[in-house]
Amino acid sequence: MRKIIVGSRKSKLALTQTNWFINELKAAGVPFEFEVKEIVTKGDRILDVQLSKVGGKGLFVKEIEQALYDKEIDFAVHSMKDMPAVLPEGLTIGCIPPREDARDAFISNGHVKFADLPSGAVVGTSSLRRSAQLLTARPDLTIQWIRGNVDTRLNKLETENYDAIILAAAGLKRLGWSEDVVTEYLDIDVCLPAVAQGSLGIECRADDEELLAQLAKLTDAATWTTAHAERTFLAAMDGGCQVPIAGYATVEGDSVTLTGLVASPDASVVYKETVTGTDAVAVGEAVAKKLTEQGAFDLIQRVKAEQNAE
Ligand SMILES: NCc1[nH]cc(CCC(=O)O)c1CC(=O)O
Repeated sequence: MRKIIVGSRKSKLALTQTNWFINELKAAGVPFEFEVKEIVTKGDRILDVQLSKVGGKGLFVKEIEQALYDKEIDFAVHSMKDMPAVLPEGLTIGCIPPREDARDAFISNGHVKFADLPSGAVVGTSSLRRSAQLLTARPDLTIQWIRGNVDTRLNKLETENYDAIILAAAGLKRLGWSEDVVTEYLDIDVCLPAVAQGSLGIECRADDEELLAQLAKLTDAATWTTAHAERTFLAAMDGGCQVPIAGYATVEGDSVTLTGLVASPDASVVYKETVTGTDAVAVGEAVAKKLTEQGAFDLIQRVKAEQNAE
């Protein structure tokens, strides 16, 4: 029986997601054995710098992709929102399992609701997307950068000077955190999620047909569609986590509806559009085109140039 080596970051969330997916494969009766190989990425090593300043999305995947090329591993389970919009030559997403909750979770000291935070309250997030949208709803808030894995951030809420923090609901749910840690789930209209937030992407070599045939069994059609609509939008806008950009799609019958958002970091400018259609890629491109016509693409290039000059 072929032994499949599965690459994973060492974080608790990465290992939980990896082991969850391996168990799904086993439950589906795939004829492989599995071994997990832990890989430390640049994103895991540099923890004291704002994410958008150390290179963005590629940070958590580069070493893993090298291990795929070198055949040290056969596949890796990524949080799809950490994956760059365009994959390098020779690698592919072999499976997209069902999406977890895509929303952002709001966690505050004393369980004060987002709308009830006192003026000037300090909210911890390292995401420009979250910060821009929180400031749109509540211009009076103070955003303070926070980094570290899920446990570290929850600890910092208690030990440091934050009134609240925002984390992806999906990470908390996959880690099995009790629902009562969460004060409330932010409405999609208040905080549009990151592209593919809550979705997993299984990355493998594009020529590994034996593995691809097995992985395909676990793809969820609706999640495949929403991920492709959202990632097409992200790629067309040339976005990453250096700019506030969000995209969230839903599927109903044969149609897919995608909302895309681009904002300036201070939230003084916000572009947001929704398109419905039957083809995921066409819908992703249509939202990008609408926003580009309004000036969103130019805004992204400007913000990136400023970030890189700092
Ligand atoms: N940016 C890191 C990251 N990548 C994926 C998740 C959560 C799981 C997911 O969105 O699928 C998180 C943590 C967070 O944003 O709170």
